[in-house]
Amino acid sequence: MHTLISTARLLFVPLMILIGAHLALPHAQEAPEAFRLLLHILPYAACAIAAGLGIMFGQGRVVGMALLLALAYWSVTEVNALLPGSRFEAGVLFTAVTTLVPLNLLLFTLLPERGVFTRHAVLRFLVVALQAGFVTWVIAAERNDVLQALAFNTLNAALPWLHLSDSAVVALVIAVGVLLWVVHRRGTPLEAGALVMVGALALLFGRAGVGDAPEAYASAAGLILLASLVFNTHYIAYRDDLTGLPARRALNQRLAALGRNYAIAMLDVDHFKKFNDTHGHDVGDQVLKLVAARIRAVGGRGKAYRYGGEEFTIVFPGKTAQQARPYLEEVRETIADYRMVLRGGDRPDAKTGEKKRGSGGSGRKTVQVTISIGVAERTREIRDAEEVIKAADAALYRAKKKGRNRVAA
Ligand SMILES: Nc1nc2c(ncn2[C@@H]2O[C@H](COP(=O)(O)OP(=O)(O)OP(=O)(O)O)[C@@H](O)[C@H]2O)c(=O)[nH]1
Repeated sequence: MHTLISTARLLFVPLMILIGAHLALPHAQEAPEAFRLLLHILPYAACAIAAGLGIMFGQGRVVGMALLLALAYWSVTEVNALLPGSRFEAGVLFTAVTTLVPLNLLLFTLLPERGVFTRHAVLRFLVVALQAGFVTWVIAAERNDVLQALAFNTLNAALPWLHLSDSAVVALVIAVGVLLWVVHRRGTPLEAGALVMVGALALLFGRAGVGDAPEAYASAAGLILLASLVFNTHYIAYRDDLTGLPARRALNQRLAALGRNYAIAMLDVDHFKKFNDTHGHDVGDQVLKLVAARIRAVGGRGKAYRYGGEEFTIVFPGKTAQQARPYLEEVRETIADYRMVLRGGDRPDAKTGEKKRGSGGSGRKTVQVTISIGVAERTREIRDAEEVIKAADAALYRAKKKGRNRVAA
C-alpha cells in the first residue's frame, strides 16, 4: 500500500500537465495561427515520440497507449470528415471510440510488460485492430441493429451537458476506478500517468466539438504519456524488481549526495545458501521479498536499498552508528521473530524437482530466517562513502563470526 504522499508525488507532474492545458485553453483563441496549427499536430507528435521511445526501450505498453491515444484523437477530430452528412453513423463511431479507448488503455496499463515485437505484444495490438475492424464493419455494413444497441443512451437525457453515451461513461468510470485502486496499491509511474490520461480523455471526449478543446486535452494526454515513459524508465532502472526496494544504482546516487554525518548499515541474510538449497530458489526469492519489506520499514529516517543478492544497505543521514543501532536491532528482532507464511508451500524444489510441504500444511508453509548487520559511520579517518561501506562490511563480517543474528559496529 502506498502512502498518500507517495501517491500524490506520482500524480503531481501528470496532473500539472492536465491542469496547465485546462487553464491555457481559454487563451488558445488569442494565440497566433501558427501556434494553433502546431497544437493540432502536437498530440500526434507526442504519440509518435512516445511510440518511438517505447519501441527503443522495449516498452510495448507505452506503444499501445500511444496508438490508442492517436486513434482517439484522430477519430474525435476527423469524425465529421470521415462520415460526411451521416450524423447517426458519426455518433456510433464516437460512441465506439469513447467506450473502447478507455477500456483498452486500462488493459494495456494492467497487463504485464511483454516488449514490442513479441508474440504476446503483437496479440494485444491485434485485439485492438480487431475492435477497430469490427466498428468499421458495423458502420460500413449499416448493421442498424448493432448501431442501435451501441447508441443506447439514457444518461444524456438527464445530463445533457455530458455529451457522452452510457457506455462511454461506464467505461471511463471503470477505468478511473480501477486505476485509482491500482495506483494506491502498487503505485508505478505508468499507472499513475494512465489514470490522469483517462481524465484527459474524458475531457477530450466530453468537449469534442468545443473550439480547441480536443487539441488541448489530447496534447496534454500525449505529454502525460511522454512524462510517464520517462518516469517509468527511471523507475525500472533504479528499482530492484524482486523486492521493490531502490537498487544499487539509486544507492550510488544517494551516497554521492550525502552530507558530513551519516551511518551506513550492511545487512545480510544468514545461511541463505543453505536456505536456498533446502527450500528451493523460489522460496528464497519470496523470503527476500518479505525480509526486504521489514527492512524498508526501518525507523530513524533510515533508507533501505538492495545492495545485491541477499545483501541490503540502510543509509541513516545525520546519525552516528551508535544512534542508528537501536533501529537496526529492531529490524533484526522483527525479522528473527517473524514466521513467514509462503505462497504455495508445495512448490517443487528448484534443484531436485521434489515437492516440499512445510509445517503450515494445505499448501501453506512457514519459515524463519535471521539477519546479521554491520554498521559504520563517517569519521575524520573514513571520509568516503565507499570507505564507510567497507567498514560496515567488516563489521558485518564480525557479526557473522560472533554467531550471526546480531548487530556489530
Ligand atoms: N533465491 C535467491 N537467492 C539468492 C539471490 N541472490 C543471491 N542468492 C543466494 O544467496 C546465497 C548467498 O550465500 P553466501 O554468500 O555463500 O552466504 P550465506 O549462505 O548467506 O551464509 P552467511 O552469509 O555466511 O550467513 C547464494 O546461495 C546465492 O545463490 C536471489 O535473488 N534469490
